[in-house]
Amino acid sequence: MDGEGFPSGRPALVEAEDLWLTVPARPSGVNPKGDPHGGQGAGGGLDILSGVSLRVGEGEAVGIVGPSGSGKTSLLMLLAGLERPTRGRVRIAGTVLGELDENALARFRRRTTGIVFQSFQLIPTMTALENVLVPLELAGRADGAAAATAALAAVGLDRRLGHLPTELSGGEQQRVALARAFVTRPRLLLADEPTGNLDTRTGESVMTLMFSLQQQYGTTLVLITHDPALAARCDRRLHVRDGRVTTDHPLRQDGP
Ligand SMILES: Nc1ncnc2c1ncn2[C@@H]1O[C@H](COP(=O)(O)OP(=O)(O)OP(=O)(O)O)[C@@H](O)[C@H]1O
Repeated sequence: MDGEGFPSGRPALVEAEDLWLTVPARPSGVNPKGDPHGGQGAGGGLDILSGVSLRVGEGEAVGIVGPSGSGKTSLLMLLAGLERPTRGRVRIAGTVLGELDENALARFRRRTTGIVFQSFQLIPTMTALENVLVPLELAGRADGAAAATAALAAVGLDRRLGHLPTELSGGEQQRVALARAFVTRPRLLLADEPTGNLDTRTGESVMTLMFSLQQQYGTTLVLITHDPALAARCDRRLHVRDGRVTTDHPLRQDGP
C-alpha cells in the first residue's frame, strides 16, 4: 500500500485494510439498537463490518454516511483503537494498532487521536477548564492550565472556564468537547454525529468552528453524520451500508 496515490495527493494518515467485526449472533441482554442488520458470519456470528478498507490522507476531511445500524460507529471505534477488529488491520500514522498492548494503545490514542461524540461526554462534576485539562494531565503536560485556557478561548469560551456542563448550553458543551479534543493537537479527529443533539443553527456554528480548527491545525478528520450538508463540507464522502463501504465520492474534486 505504501506510496499509493490519493485523490488529494496527500500521504495516508489512516489506513484500514479488510476490517471485519463479528459479534456473537445472540449477545446476552437486550441489544439497545434493536435488530442488527448485519449478515451471518462464519460460525453463526453476526458480521457488523464485512471487509472494510479505507485510506484517509493527512489533513483530509472524510464524511461517513449511511443508514442507522450500518456500522459507522463500529468503524469509528476500530479507527480509535477502542475496539479491536475480528480480522484486518488498522494503521494510523504508520503504527499498526493491533500490534500494541492495551497500555501502549491508550498512550498512542492520547497522543494521536481526539474524539468528539454526539452526547458531548463531558465529566459532569468538572468545570469546562477541568474537562479540557484531563487529556493534558494524562499526557503529563506541565503547561496544562495555560494550554486548556487557550483551547477554550479558541472556541470562544474564555468566559466560561469555571462553569459546570449543566451550566452550559448544548452548543457550549460541544465546544468544550472540541477544545478538549483539540487541546493536545491530535493528528486525527474522529467525530460521531457531533451535531446530533444540537438544533440546526447551533450545529452549524459548532461545525464551522470544528472545520476551521481542523484546517488551521491540519488535522485529519473522520466525521460520521446523517446531515448531507455536513458531509458535503468534507473533502470526500464514504457511504457505509450493511457493514461495507459502498461508495467513495470525492466531493471537492467534482466541484459543486
Ligand atoms: N457489541 C455488539 N454486540 C452486538 N451487536 C452490536 C455490537 N456493536 C454494534 N452492534 C450492532 O451492529 C450494528 C451496527 O452498529 P453501529 O452503531 O456501528 O451502527 P451505526 O451505523 O453507527 O448506526 P447509527 O447511525 O444508528 O448510530 C447495529 O445493528 C448494532 O446493533
